[in-house]
Amino acid sequence: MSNVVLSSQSLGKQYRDGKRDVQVFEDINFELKKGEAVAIVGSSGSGKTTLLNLLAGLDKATTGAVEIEGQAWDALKDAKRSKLRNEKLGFVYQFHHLLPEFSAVENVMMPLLIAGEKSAKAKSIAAQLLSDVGLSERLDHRPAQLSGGERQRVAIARALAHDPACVLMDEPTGNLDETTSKEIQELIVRLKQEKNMAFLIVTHDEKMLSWMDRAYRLSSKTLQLI
Ligand SMILES: Nc1ncnc2c1ncn2[C@@H]1O[C@H](COP(=O)(O)OP(=O)(O)OP(=O)(O)O)[C@@H](O)[C@H]1O
Repeated sequence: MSNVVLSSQSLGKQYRDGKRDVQVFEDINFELKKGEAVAIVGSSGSGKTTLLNLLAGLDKATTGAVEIEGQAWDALKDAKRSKLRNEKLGFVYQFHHLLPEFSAVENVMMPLLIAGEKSAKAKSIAAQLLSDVGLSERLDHRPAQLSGGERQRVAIARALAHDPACVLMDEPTGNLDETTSKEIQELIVRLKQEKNMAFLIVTHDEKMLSWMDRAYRLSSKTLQLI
């Protein structure tokens, strides 16, 4: 079986902006393998979010295709695409969309309960993950009772709960201090090694680039290895 989790072939995206077509990028060939952590950097507006959305099958490419574990997003019907995305991918966004009326541990349990896991098992997985991100003392706090960095760590734990093949992260350490960023780094490195999980991380954090397997810059409509 191939080790490739995500790949794109000649991927291009154009937006229609009024009467004008805006080409965000063209001909992007990309591969992410099991156990790899790869960074994407690029200036504001270079297309990083657009690229993440295409790779996650959340948006349609203008040209080319994206495959997840060898399966083209385009070839799937909506329901199958959602199912595959829920099973295989985890997401961490800048705005983490935690459910405000639920506690930290309940937020992390949610994807597991939706996937049919029993409540006690889901709770024990969620509590372990929250402890891994340094939040063992915050299990019963609601998002409003947590700092920005703590909320971000809950979002990271939630993205990992269902054991995804690949985690897509948009500025995951954006509002974390150095100690917490280091903890997140150690967690990612451990999950790469122990579970062969793959990570694709959009970041401005130079420190992150130093321990990633590869880094690319999205610039002049192409993806360049740096
Ligand atoms: N739905 C849309 N319709 C038209 N143009 C769009 C649309 N979404 C994004 N764009 C344009 O495509 C380009 C890439 O946007 P994108 O959000 O992917 O950039 P980014 O690198 O993620 O930026 P940032 O770092 O500021 O979040 C920008 O010029 C943006 O204005």
